[in-house]
Amino acid sequence: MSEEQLIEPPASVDADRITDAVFERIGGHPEQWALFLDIDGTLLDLAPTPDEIVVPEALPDHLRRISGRMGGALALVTGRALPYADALFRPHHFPLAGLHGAEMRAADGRMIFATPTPEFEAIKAALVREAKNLPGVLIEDKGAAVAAHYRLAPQYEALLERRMRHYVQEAGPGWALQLGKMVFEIRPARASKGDAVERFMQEAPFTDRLPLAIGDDLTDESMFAVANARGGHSIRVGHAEATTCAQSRAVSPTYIRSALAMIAA
Ligand SMILES: O=P(O)(O)OC[C@H]1O[C@H](O[C@H]2O[C@H](CO)[C@@H](O)[C@H](O)[C@H]2O)[C@H](O)[C@@H](O)[C@@H]1O
Repeated sequence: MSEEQLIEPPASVDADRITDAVFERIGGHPEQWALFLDIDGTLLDLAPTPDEIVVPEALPDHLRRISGRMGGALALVTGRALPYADALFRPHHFPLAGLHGAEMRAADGRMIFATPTPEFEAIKAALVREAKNLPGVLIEDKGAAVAAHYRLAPQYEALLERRMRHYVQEAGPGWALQLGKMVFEIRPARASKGDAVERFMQEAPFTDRLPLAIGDDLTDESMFAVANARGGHSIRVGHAEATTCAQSRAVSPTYIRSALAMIAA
C-alpha cells in the first residue's frame, strides 16, 4: 500500500462535493432559490473577540450582486444586534434578522424590534460587574440580548455557564439561554433563527422559492430544519464532528466566500 493510500481523505470531501453541486444549482437558477446566511463563522472567519472580525473587501459587493441575481431573496440571519450586523456590509442593506431571530428588517424595510425590559437591564449590569472579576471574559451588550464570551478565558467556561443559567432563570420565562462558540448568551425566548426564516418565506421576494440556509453553529440548526422541511437545502460550515440536521457540510468560511464569489460573477 502506498503512503498516499494510507492517508484517509478528510471526512468533508464528499460533503463539499454535494455543497459544490448545490451552489452550482443556485448559480444556474437563482430565481428558484432564497438564501439565508449566518455571519460569524459562516461568511466571516471567527476572531478572538467580537469586534476583531474582518469583512473581506469584496464580500459586501458579492452579496449585493447575488441578491440582485436572486431578485432580492437573500437575507442575513445572525445572533448579532441588527445595527451592528447591518454596518458590516455597508453600503448595502439586506433583509436581516438579528438577535437569533428576535429582531428583523423585512425585505420591504419593515422593522421588528426587541426591547430590553428594566429587569433585563439590571441583569446585564450585574453580569458586567461580575465579569470584572473574570479577566478575559467579555460581555457583549446587544440591547435585548447579552453575550458572555470566554474565548480568551476558557478556564471560566463552567463557572460562566452556571452564572448564565442563574441569570436566565432570574430573567424569567421570556428569556432563553443560547449556547454558542465559546459564548453563553441570554436572548428573547420568543423567536429563533428558524422562525425568522419562516417569516421571511411568507413574504415577497422569498415566497415560493427553495430556501438554502448556511450556518456554523447550534443557533443555526433551527433554520436548517426549516430549509429542510420546505424542500430546500442546508449547509453546516466547520468541523464534521458537530451533530447537525444540515444536509451537507462545508469546511470553512473561506469555502463559502469563494462559492459566493463564483455565483456573484
Ligand atoms: O449567528 P452568528 O452571526 O454566527 O453570530 C453568533 C455570535 O457571533 C459572535 O460571536 C462569535 O464570533 C466572535 C467573532 O468571531 C467570536 O469572538 C466569538 O467567540 C463567537 O462566539 C457575536 O459576538 C455574538 O453576538 C453572536 O451571537
